[in-house]
Amino acid sequence: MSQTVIETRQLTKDYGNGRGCRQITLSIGAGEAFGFLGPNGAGKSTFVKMLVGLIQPTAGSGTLFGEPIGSLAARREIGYLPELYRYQEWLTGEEVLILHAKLCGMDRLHAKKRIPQLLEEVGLGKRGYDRVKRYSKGMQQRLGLACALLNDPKLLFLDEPASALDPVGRHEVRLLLKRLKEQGKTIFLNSHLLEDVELLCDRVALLNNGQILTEGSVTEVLQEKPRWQIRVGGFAQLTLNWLQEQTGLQIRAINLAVPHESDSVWLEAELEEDEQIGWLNSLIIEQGMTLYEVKKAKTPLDEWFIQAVSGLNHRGERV
Ligand SMILES: Nc1ncnc2c1ncn2[C@@H]1O[C@H](COP(=O)(O)OP(=O)(O)OP(=O)(O)O)[C@@H](O)[C@H]1O
Repeated sequence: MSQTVIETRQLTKDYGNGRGCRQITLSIGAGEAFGFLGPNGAGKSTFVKMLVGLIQPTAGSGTLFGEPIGSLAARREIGYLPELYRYQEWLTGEEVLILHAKLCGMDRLHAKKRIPQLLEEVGLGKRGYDRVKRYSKGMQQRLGLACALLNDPKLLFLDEPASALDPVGRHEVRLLLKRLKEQGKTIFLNSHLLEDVELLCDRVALLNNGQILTEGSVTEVLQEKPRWQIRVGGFAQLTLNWLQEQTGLQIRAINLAVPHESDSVWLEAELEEDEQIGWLNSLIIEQGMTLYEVKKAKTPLDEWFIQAVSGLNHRGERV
């Protein structure tokens, strides 16, 4: 069992009129990427602000790495990209990072080495030496990411990290987050970009009107069987029928692009569990088809999100 990094019990913030978030109990392990989803005003930022110690809970409790939220020990290992960031526009990106390095007590020589690396990593590069007032929103967001990563935190809170980015920028940030996850960092992601959540996160929770409506792995939450796509050569309908009979699985040919001048075909199989894919592939090969590519199909989290929040008003309240 991995170390528990975030633990909350009945964590509540009441701004009055029922606004804020109520009785949130969550446990997130080391190395996990957790997606927090919800309509505008559902309470996502409020929850994160309590965890990083920016606001005091009204009730309940929480720990980060076993230390009470808000304490210096809990804050030491975290990086935070707020949703509404504003950096000193008269400074350069590099100077903003130097300021943040000083604020977190980082050694000057270490900061000097780390900052240019970070500017590259978040895709600012040489623009990191321009003044912030010349930055687009997307560049400011990249600078915010660099600030969040400055102290090489074990736990990252990212509130809508790609909201100001264009599709290329989003793709780059996605790759960066994937790399951070591979390095073993724990990531708590607030996002409206369901695709990002789906690609990165192990588990998701949907927040509605300040409360968790549902929580689990993306597959569990969608209550959907894992679907796999397999590109094969030497396809024959008879073989497909045989495979269906033998395995009892739903397998069908689908219309996905194949390489130019290839006579291959994509099949899609609905499995009971991911572990069956090796068995299915071995049967396909045994039947004389050539196996070219195998990939897991995307889960339609977007559809789930729309369904889950339909019938809610903009604050996530039932209408
Ligand atoms: N400082 C505050 N004082 C009073 N009410 C607040 C305060 N901050 C947030 N709220 C209210 O609490 C609710 C939750 O806000 P919060 O910003 O946490 O939602 P969110 O899910 O992050 O929304 P969004 O996706 O729009 O950022 C909203 O109704 C908001 O108006």
